[in-house]
Amino acid sequence: MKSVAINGYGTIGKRVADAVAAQDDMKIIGVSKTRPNYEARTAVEEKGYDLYIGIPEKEQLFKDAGIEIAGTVENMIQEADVVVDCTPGSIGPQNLEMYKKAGIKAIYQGGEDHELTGLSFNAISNYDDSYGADYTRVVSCNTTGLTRTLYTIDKIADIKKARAVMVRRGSDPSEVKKGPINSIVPNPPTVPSHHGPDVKTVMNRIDVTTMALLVPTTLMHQHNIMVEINNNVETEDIVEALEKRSRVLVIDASEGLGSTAELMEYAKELGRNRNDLYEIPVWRESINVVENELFYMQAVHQESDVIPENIDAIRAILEIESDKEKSIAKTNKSMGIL
Ligand SMILES: NC(=O)C1=CN([C@@H]2O[C@H](COP(=O)(O)OP(=O)(O)OC[C@H]3O[C@@H](n4cnc5c(N)ncnc54)[C@H](O)[C@@H]3O)[C@@H](O)[C@H]2O)C=CC1
Ligand SMILES: O=C(OP(=O)(O)O)[C@H](O)COP(=O)(O)O
Repeated sequence: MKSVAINGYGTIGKRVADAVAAQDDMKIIGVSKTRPNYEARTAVEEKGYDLYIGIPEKEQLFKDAGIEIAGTVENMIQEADVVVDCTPGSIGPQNLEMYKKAGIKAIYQGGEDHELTGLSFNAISNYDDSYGADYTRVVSCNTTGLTRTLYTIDKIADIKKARAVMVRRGSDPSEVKKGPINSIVPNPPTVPSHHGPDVKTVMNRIDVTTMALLVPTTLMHQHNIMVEINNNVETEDIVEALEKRSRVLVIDASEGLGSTAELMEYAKELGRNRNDLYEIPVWRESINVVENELFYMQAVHQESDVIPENIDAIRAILEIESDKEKSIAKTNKSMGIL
């Protein structure tokens, strides 16, 4: 069975670790932390993962905290077939040197630039491109959300161009030092934001331009999308296509799901690990075709939508499964994805 190392055990890394542990065709070698905090302790004591340290000089801090470590990140990657790098954006380039030296394949996250790997990944739009590759990058949470719905719509409507206004959460729920707490911040203040160009790294044929702002919420991102289409399709056709696509949920505001807060409550109702909502919810009421234009609104649970994509990226890069639909179905089943 192929083995996976997780470098960086924060918001994304701990979720990828649990998702890998839920698969029957891959196993975890270990996870890494730089600080002996509660996540490090739970990784070892509750989850039973072997813990490796990202900064060897900090070994004594882990010893003082009574947290057992199995070695350094360099030791960890010697044992694995692939490393999923979940360190904060921009640490990637220095890690790539280490991965190259160890001769290990690597999967990065959306905080890194596409240029780092020259290859980016979304399961439904370009799984095959990363098949057998040495390095790839799972695109960011927002880019993943845009790609899932635009890819689906393009298949039936032939998109001429897409424009989106992205309302981004100010920080993740545990990030007490980030904001804003009382402001709306154009972010970036320049247009386009990185999301449009980023979609093109996994779905080259679509013309997508985006602008983004930050708001004082931690729960989810929200997208407002306008699409010019070439084909003559009706609103119902779009609804049907989105309903059929896995990892996308057409939800009804009228059923009490009219906000990101209620969507997060819905994830709790579903009994999800960490209350995660891996699917992209699209509000049924917002889907509207007017002549050659389609409008819709969706949300993105930033902490979790990329997790199943990482599992599929592991299957692609390690050549565990050549059929993207089979990989997607297997991942979905193991994680209870609708
Ligand atoms: N949080 C989010 O909403 C999303 C984040 N991403 C991307 O995922 C990546 C990781 O982000 P998060 O999980 O949010 O970050 P995080 O800050 O929650 O976790 C990063 C982890 O890496 C560890 N770390 C820091 N420096 C390290 C080093 N030099 N070597 C090894 N480990 C180190 C930290 O201790 C921490 O455990 C970034 O590229 C980010 O842009 C992608 C989608 C959504
Ligand atoms: O990938 C994300 O957002 P993005 O697609 O807007 O860059 C994640 O929500 C992380 O964003 P952050 O860079 O604000 O931590």
